[in-house]
Amino acid sequence: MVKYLLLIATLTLTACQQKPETSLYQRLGAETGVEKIVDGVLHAIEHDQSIVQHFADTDIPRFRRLLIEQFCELSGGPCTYTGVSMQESHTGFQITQAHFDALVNHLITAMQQQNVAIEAQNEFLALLAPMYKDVVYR
Ligand code: HEM
Repeated sequence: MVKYLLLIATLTLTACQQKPETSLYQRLGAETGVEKIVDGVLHAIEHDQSIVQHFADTDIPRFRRLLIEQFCELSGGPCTYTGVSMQESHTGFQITQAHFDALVNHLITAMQQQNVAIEAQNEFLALLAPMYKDVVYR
């Protein structure tokens, strides 16, 4: 009986090891990974003449902190987003689909630079996609 129980315990443990439940946050690289992804996006925005003008009056350290909070919370990390809604923060900026695509492309590049797996990249992009309607043509 003891042998039987030990066998079940071993099989269960082996099964757990084979299929780890890793959160999207972990797969983005957790705290350091999310920070590096956001820094990659900010760096790219700074060098992108098609969108940089939108951020002329933005408090960049605050924007960075809020993006980190938002990406962390969205991906299941231990953070709480403390910024305003996407609709409120983007209204009046005349953001077009081309601007949105540019920012998303910077995000993809930043995730690739951090060696985020393609499945995790797609999962994260799918979480951001519904924000399109709150950001563009507002
Ligand atoms: C899915 C795409 C996007 C996400 C997740 C996102 C996220 C955010 C967040 C979290 C904030 C801070 C909100 C706050 O101030 O409380 C913000 C602000 C801002 N976003 Fe976005 N954003 C997106 C797309 C864009 C695009 C495409 C542009 C323009 C090219 C843009 C321009 C801005 C600007 C200018 C601000 C700062 C507004 C201010 O200075 O008060 N965003 N965004």
